[in-house]
Amino acid sequence: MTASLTGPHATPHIPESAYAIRTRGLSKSYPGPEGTLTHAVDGLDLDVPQGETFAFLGPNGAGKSTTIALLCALARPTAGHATVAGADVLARPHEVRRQVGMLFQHSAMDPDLTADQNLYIHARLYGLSRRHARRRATEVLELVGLTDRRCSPVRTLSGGMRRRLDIARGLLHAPRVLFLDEPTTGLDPYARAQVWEHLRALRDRHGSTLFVTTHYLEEAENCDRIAIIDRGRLVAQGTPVALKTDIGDDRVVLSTSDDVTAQRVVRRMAPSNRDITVDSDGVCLRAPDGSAWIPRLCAALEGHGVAVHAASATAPTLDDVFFHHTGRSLHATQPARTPTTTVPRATTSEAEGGR
Ligand SMILES: Nc1ncnc2c1ncn2[C@@H]1O[C@H](COP(=O)(O)OP(=O)(O)OP(=O)(O)O)[C@@H](O)[C@H]1O
Repeated sequence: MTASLTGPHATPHIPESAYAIRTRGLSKSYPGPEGTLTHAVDGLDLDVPQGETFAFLGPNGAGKSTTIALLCALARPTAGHATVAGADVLARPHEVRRQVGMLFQHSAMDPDLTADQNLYIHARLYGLSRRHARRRATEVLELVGLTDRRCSPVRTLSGGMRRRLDIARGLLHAPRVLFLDEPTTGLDPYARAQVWEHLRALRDRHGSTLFVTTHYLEEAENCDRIAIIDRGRLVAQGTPVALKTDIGDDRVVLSTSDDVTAQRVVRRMAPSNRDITVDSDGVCLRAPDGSAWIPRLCAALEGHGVAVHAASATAPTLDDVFFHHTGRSLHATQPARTPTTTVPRATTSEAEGGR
């Protein structure tokens, strides 16, 4: 457990009714191969106040989609409980489903019908009367900035517009909590920015709670708070700033004439509990107050005949936070920081100049 789960950055005390989502010990297991159990979600405690934009991050297979299915009352928990928009997912699943909107990775739109026709049909499926369905279709099209494309067949819309139309569909029944599973995957940066502009407007104008999974760092960075899940377990929860502050370490990178020798020299100088890695950027040390290390490391390397071409110290990024808690990069499809080699940790007696 990290400081971010229990320490000064934990959610401040607010009344139960102010939460859009609360879970305690929420768990879901599936039968695995040969009589084993897969713990897809394992004892999850989440607190999401109303009106918050909450990023839910985790490597592939971490349990994000299962959590969303549990919170939307589409799957039954094996243990624990959850309340969404004031309704218990086990005791009042219909009420939960009425209060939530969902945006899945794959669109449910008919490409040959217009934007408006698609929304009208979905509104009718939600049980809205003809008049109400027509009105809501018009309102949600306006909300996502697609009024001028209302009569366009969906197949003629750009990828970003289709995503916004999916969001509009999720809003038809005016849900209090909107779940968005990777809402911008596959979109270009401009379309992604537009989707987020509309999501932020939704939050600001209507106080909607947004629960979002994403593989894009900069999107998580702009959320109010973030939870990181790994192998079904919550490993961190807090604001982006708090999560970065909690891990503390800066990333010091030295590009040198001989990274192998440099790695050995840095290894001897760094505290014994630090991994010194070499990747395509050069030799990397993670340590607090990184800039203070640069002159000392450069002097030591010069003493060993190693030239330093470039040196930098950067504050932790969200990817560092993710890496710290899961051992992987947020870009889950890519291996973390490869190619990377690690020098075995020195014993205390080997370390010199450690702090
Ligand atoms: N219906 C199911 N039956 C058996 N195992 C399942 C089922 N659904 C999910 N799992 C397993 O539960 C774990 C969590 O899966 P889940 O889809 O929730 O992860 P995820 O974080 O959403 O992954 P991704 O980012 O790849 O979408 C995985 O090991 C997955 O194989």
